[in-house]
Amino acid sequence: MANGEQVDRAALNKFDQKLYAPSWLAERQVAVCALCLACKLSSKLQKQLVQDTVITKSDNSPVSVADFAVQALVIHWIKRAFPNDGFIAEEDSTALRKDNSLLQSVTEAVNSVLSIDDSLIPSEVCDLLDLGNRPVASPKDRTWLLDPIDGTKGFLRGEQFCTALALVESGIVRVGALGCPNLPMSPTSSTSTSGSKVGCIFHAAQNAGAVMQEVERGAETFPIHVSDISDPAWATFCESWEPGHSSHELSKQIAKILGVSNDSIRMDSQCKYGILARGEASIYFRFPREGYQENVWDHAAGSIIIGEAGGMVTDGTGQALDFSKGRKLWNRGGIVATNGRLHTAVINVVRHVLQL
Ligand SMILES: Nc1ncnc2c1ncn2[C@@H]1O[C@H](COP(=O)(O)O)[C@@H](OP(=O)(O)O)[C@H]1O
Ligand SMILES: [Mg+2]
Repeated sequence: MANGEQVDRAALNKFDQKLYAPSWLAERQVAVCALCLACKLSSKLQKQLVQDTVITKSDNSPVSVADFAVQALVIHWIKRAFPNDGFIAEEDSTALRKDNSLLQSVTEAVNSVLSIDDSLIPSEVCDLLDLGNRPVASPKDRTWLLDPIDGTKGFLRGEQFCTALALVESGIVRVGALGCPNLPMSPTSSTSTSGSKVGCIFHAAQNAGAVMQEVERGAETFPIHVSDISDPAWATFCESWEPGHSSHELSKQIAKILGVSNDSIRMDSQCKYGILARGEASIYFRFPREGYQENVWDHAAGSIIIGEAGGMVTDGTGQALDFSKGRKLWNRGGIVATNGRLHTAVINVVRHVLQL
């Protein structure tokens, strides 16, 4: 009986949390509006992309007009709605302040999706970019984590990329949204994809579930849920397109031990979290080379979307990810996301193979 009481109380607590938790409706709406504009801008720039607008950052990853323009645009949009909020974002204005022609291109790009009354001047673009320099989403703050173009390599190849946005409040991710302009609304493997609309936004808020919608303000939302597979043999896993970002060999080895026989889905960016959240894949493996430290903006939005769609995201040891410790994410043994049901089995194999 005592056990029964405990179970009831746990269920009641969960119910209470849902009933009294803030819905984050305004934040979610503003985030979706910002991502609709971001998708419009990034799609346009991907089509126009000229290789000579690509410069090299100190970490040697390619960065384009789109990275700067989308960051300035999204921060502008969020800041206007929530003036006291702070930001942790990937880019800053250093390169633009040294290159007037790049700054002009970025300013023109941002203004191309804003109304004339709302247009920005170059110095405002630089200032907006630099608002993204917060060192930590501390428990006292509300901080938006932003990756303007996640999957830059996919963007440059004309393939998948996304804009990722998450709100951390009191050290916890409360809202997450992924704008994926090139991802079809239907499963990418489905035979009906040809007729499917391309471009989707995934979004979620704590205790409010996860949804997917077309890239359009006020579009109908469809609740999404992870797959209900409980036997790894039936699972499909996804991983980075780039073997330099996540070891394909290691995922293959782990998948083999788990008995997974389906081919992996290789895809750039946090779109992978989107396809896992809607049940198209059941496992996401990320095993970077030793010493690589992940960025908080590369996983925060995806994590809440997976959690709210019924799945789980942890590091390779099964530890929850903590987005409140700085711009870098502390983790051991890479990052593993699953539909939840498979998590323990997958983590056991990862720990065994990596000797964690
Ligand atoms: N050597 C490396 N190992 C793992 N991840 C890396 C990496 N170099 C860059 N990345 C990260 O991988 C992200 C892309 O992930 P994916 O391979 O899943 O598309 C990049 O995001 P950006 O494209 O925003 O820079 C970057 O943060
Ligand atoms: Mg990224």
